[in-house]
Parts: sequence; C-alpha cells; structure tokens
Amino acid sequence: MIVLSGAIGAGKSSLATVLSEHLGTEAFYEQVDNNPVLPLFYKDPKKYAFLLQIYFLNKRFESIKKAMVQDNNVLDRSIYEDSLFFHMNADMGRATPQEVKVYDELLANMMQELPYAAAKKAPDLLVHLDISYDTMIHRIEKRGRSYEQPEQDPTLPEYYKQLLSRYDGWYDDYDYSPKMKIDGDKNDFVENPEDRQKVLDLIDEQLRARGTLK
Ligand SMILES: Nc1ncnc2c1ncn2[C@@H]1O[C@H](COP(=O)(O)OP(=O)(O)OP(=O)(O)O)[C@@H](O)[C@H]1O
Ligand SMILES: Nc1nc(=O)c2ncn([C@H]3C[C@H](O)[C@@H](CO)O3)c2[nH]1
Repeated sequence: MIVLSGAIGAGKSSLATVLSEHLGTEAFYEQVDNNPVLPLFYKDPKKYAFLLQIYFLNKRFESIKKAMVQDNNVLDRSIYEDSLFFHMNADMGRATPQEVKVYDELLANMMQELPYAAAKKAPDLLVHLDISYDTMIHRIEKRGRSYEQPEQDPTLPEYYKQLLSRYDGWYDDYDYSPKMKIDGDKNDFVENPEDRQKVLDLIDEQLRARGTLK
C-alpha cells in the first residue's frame, strides 16, 4: 500500500487518482463530500472536533483494511495525520484532555489490531506532498468547498498556517515506512503531462527499490 500525505489541498486525492491509474491499482479516498460531520466541524469546531476525529478514524481504518489486500493500492491520507489534526485542534482548546486520552488510546489499540485485520502493519511507501501557504490557499479557493473558504471564517488562515507548520516536523519524524517528498508547488501533475510523468517516475523509482514494482 502506498500512502499519500500533505496539508489541505496539497493534491493527495488528485495524485491518488493519477498514481492508481498508472499502477493499475485501486485508490481509496478520504470521506469528504459525503462526510456529515465535516461541515458541522467547520461551523462549530469546539463542539464537533472529537466526533469528527472518531468519524475519520473509523473510516480510515476501514480503508486501510481494504487497501492493504493488494500491493500498490493508494490511500489518499495516512492515519498518522489524523492524530496531527486532532492534537492541533486540542492545543487550540477544541478538545478536552480526556477526549485526547480516549482518542490516543483508541488509535493505539486499533493500530495494534492492524496486522490481524490487514496484511501488514505499515505502508510500503509514504509520498508526502509539500506545499507552501500561498499554494494551499490558492488550491482551497480553486476547489471551492464552501466551509473551507477563509471568507467564511476569519480564523481559518491562522488554522491553515499552523497546520502547515506542524506538517514539517511531522514529516521529519515519520518513521513507520520508507518515505519521499514531492514538491507540490512546482509539479502540476493535474494539468501538466511532463510534470505528471516526472512525479510518476520518482515514485516508480522508490517502488522498484522496495521491490513492490517490477
Ligand atoms: N500539483 C498540482 N498542481 C496544480 N493544481 C493541483 C495540484 N494538485 C492538486 N491541484 C488542484 O488543487 C485542488 C485540491 O486538490 P486535491 O483535492 O487533490 O487536494 P487534497 O490534498 O486531496 O485535499 P484535501 O486534504 O482537502 O482532501 C484541486 O482543485 C486540484 O485540481
Ligand atoms: N479536524 C480534522 N481532523 C482530521 O483528522 C481531518 N482529516 C481531514 N480533515 C479535513 C481537512 C479538509 O477540510 C477535509 C479534507 O481533507 O477534511 C480533518 N479535519
């Protein structure tokens, strides 16, 4: 299983589609448009942060179990980033220490079950999409989910900045699997065929080195 990571609008879903088509495997997408809790969270984060996190954790675990049955299936966000999101929200006062404790223990418990529920415990490769703040805002606007737009909520730019800054340390510390970084500012794998090929070649190279691509 290949897992993608990156901040909001980094291009994970887009790359999941491109990469899974290239490899002839299946992509598993985060529950967004059909997620009943996400708009509630953006409207009232303090009330819904914990519920949203449990929702994502449950869906992510379900996707991992399905994705891990075949080499090179692509998951468009890692379970480890959910924890990054939640701890940031908790630090902002949107979850209680008790909720954090319950979440952390539930996550640890579920991760222990993973080798029994799925074929492996960790991904074969993490592909991180690195983007700047300007790119993040531009992509969020381009995609146009109403509840994510800064004009809906003046605190969102600060939320996005904090999220991005936490991602730097998160990637450096990530050691559950081999990892690689793609410059998501410079490589337009959505519209530019040359950039797309370049990114696919970089990923193929890593997969060959790991023996999951012949
Ligand atoms: N490398 C890229 N170059 C140019 N545009 C891109 C690139 N990657 C994604 N986009 C565009 O940016 C927007 C967000 O992309 P996408 O939905 O794939 O991001 P995401 O990381 O899955 O976001 P989220 O975390 O919110 O689900 C889309 O409009 C997409 O077409
Ligand atoms: N609070 C919170 N915790 C998560 O684990 C999490 N995972 C994703 N998201 C939000 C970001 C995008 O708006 C949207 C799509 O990625 O969902 C999250 N929000």
